[in-house]
Amino acid sequence: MSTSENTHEDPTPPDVRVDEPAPPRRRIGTTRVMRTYDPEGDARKVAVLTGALPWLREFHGNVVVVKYGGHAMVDEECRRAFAEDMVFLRTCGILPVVVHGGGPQITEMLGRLGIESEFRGGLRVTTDETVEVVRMVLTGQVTPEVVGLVNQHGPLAVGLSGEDGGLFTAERTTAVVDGQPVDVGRVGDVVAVDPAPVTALLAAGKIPVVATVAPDRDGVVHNVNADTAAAALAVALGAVKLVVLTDVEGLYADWPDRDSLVQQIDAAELAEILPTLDAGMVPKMAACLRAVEGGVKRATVVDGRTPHALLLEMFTTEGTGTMVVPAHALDGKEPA
Ligand SMILES: Nc1ncnc2c1ncn2[C@@H]1O[C@H](COP(=O)(O)OP(=O)(O)O)[C@@H](O)[C@H]1O
Ligand SMILES: CC(=O)N[C@@H](CCC(=O)OP(=O)(O)O)C(=O)O
Repeated sequence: MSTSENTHEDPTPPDVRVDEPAPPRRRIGTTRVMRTYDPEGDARKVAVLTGALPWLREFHGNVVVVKYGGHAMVDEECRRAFAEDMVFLRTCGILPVVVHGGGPQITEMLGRLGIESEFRGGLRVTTDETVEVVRMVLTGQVTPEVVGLVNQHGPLAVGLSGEDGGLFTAERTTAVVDGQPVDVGRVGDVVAVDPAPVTALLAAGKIPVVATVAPDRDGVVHNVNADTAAAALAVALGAVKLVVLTDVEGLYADWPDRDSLVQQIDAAELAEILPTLDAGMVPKMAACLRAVEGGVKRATVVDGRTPHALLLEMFTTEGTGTMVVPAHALDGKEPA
């Protein structure tokens, strides 16, 4: 059917049909520009864009800390999507700060050196020898990789660690197993944050990318879990949101029952179930709790294996993953 025959029975303007040779229309140079007539698709796109508006308003000019877990870094497509998401946020006038992990990468390097990895309560048992490898892998391998990914889009990302400019001060900590404190060696908690090195980068329009080794008050370097460090930094920066990218859809109330994914949980309830959680989830959910109790409005655990899950989480009201909100603030995913 030609476009001219079509005019009486189909209200579609003839100049936007593509299933027939298109009549001459707009030209850029010598290239004919055509588009598909797809009102439903267009309406969906418009709904997505207008639906994002309250969230753009909510986040604009504010800091969002993104914890980029080592397990979320392994797939090439997801790595590219992560970098695009960071640049997307920055371009929207949001201030993303990346805190990266690297657990699997550290484990691999330790394995190559013939050192076995052991975790207790989600934290790596860290000897003096291990901490040197942790520092080397995080600052010498993972930070430059993450910086390089983002900088494929322009010179935006700058790497630094908890040792730089007094960013973090650590204090030796223990893991908690069955409610009991357990020694894990040179593992630290962040007890002080000087956000100045990060805020200076933000003021310069950069995306800080933070590795989480940190000195104690005597300058002795400690291995700090990246979830823990991300929470401490989010609080110190007055971040509006903490997003934790990992390798699972979110928190399962009854792990590993896949029907028990928690969409939203408040700080009071999370504090109650925290002691019952399994290894890897303990530092992660403790970090979300710490962030929210420290004034961050929302902390969300998101599946980093799904490309652009972060955008879906940040710019839709339904979101994705598990969101932790302050005590007694369920249904908190409404923009201010
Ligand atoms: N209740 C739970 N809900 C979801 N995941 C859980 C739970 N308990 C244990 N896990 C495990 O925790 C893992 C995430 O922790 P971890 O491997 O340390 O992630 P990351 O490297 O991103 O910090 C999940 O892949 C899952 O195997
Ligand atoms: C004390 C402790 O466990 N430190 C972590 C630091 C890296 C990290 O947290 O990486 P992910 O976020 O990828 O798990 C470790 O040594 O594996």
